[in-house]
Amino acid sequence: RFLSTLQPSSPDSMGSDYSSTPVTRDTLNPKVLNCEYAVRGEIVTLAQKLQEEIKENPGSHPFDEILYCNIGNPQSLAQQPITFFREVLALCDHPAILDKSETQGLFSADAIERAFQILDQIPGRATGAYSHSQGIKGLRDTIASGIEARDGYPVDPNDLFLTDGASPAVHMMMQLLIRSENDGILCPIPQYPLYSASIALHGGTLVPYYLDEQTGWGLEISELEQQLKTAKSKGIDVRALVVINPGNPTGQVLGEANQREIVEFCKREGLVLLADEVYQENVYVPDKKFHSFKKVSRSMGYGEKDISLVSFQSVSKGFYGECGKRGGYMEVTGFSPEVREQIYKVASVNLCSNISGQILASLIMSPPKVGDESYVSFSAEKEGILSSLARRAKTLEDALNSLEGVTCNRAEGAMYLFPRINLPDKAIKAAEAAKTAPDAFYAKRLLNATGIVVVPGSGFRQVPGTWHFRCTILPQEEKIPAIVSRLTKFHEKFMSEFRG
Ligand SMILES: Cc1ncc(COP(=O)(O)O)c(CN[C@@H]2CONC2=O)c1O
Repeated sequence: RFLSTLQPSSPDSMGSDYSSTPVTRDTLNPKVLNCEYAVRGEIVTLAQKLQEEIKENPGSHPFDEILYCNIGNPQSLAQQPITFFREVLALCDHPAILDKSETQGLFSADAIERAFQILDQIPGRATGAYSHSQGIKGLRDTIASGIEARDGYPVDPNDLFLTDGASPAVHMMMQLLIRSENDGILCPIPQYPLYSASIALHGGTLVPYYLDEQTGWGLEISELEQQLKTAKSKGIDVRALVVINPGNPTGQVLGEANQREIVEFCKREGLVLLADEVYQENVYVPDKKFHSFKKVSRSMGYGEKDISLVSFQSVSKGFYGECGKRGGYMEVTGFSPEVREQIYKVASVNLCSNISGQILASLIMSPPKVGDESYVSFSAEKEGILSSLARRAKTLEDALNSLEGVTCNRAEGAMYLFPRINLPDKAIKAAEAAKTAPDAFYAKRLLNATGIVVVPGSGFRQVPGTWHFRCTILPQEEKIPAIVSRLTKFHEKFMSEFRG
């Protein structure tokens, strides 16, 4: 609203000496105070403090480095970027070298050709210019072709919104769907806390549905139906269902039949399906395969008029791990033109996403093909990273399952293990005395003893009375044995201290 439309509130507001409210924690937006994001929470802050102490005073702790297993940030742990992607980015950002003869010797021919192609799609051939608010049209055409090649169903480039990673796309959808705390969003528990944080920031209500740890984090339709019924009985207008597939923190990959049930459920209940598919390239087990919800819904004969579906993708995961480049998109389908206009308006307020991220999003969805000069080296890099991730997942999963009182479902996909720890009562009581959740108590003790940083399960929510932690599978392969031995030694010591 505008000040000019407001009437003076009271006689003494004319020139009185009232002052603005001082900015304190208590006078901040309560929606911000209600928001939490555990992936970079208290344990990480402590880890950064310890890191400073080790640097200033070597030998001050029983470890010589901090091993960050709290965040899915591969390149911070020495994973190398994909050569072809970086060649194209470099050439697009400095087109002056494209015509130089030396460039031919330094860059692959297909990277040079791709850079020319991309620059021709950018108005002014300048990666420093604002683009269309949904992203450069030519790049959206490329991404659309990539999705079509993946799924076998048509994609309209105008359904694509290129964003600075999947996070802002999720925030945008929450901003559009949540009118008040009476609006609910069905979210998996355990969940990636972007969702609980975004729902809190936008003043909505998180409606939980519990994944079943006993069945490998299965998503039961009966649980969805029960939670929807309960929410409605409390007057909550449930608007959307979030599915993270492959799952974070749980690592499960949904079966196609289960996905069909989920699509039916959303269609029947009139829910927007928010499909978070940022780990679509991260599947490690031979008996599971990634199917997009777009493909599943279209294979059921459901189109624009049958279901509202928003699919999220990111350049931060997969084998590329380009978290810092901030690239991604959402494919928005099944909304009326009037709704689409509002989505566009919200996107336009931020003008556009960064161009490097847009270029990267087009590269991950349309990488080198058979016959391209870079295809062999690209494929070798890709397979090298994915097969190493699969080995690390298995090694850590086996190590965790060998610990007393620990059970850990296999990481079928994504980048995490989410073991359950059955803590002795004495440990639970010690945590209560320390005024901290039992799994946070364990994670803090682990950090202080070994330098290993994990995120307590309470940061992802979990079945009440169960305790977990999330550990990434990202430390470089040669560091995994040290992590296993440090963790095992710590766990044995912890359990003997607190065993009944
Ligand atoms: C399921 C899921 N969706 C979206 C995002 C956001 O990705 P962008 O980088 O594209 O915004 C993440 C990031 N994963 C966080 C970051 O690292 N560890 C995590 O759990 C994620 O795990």
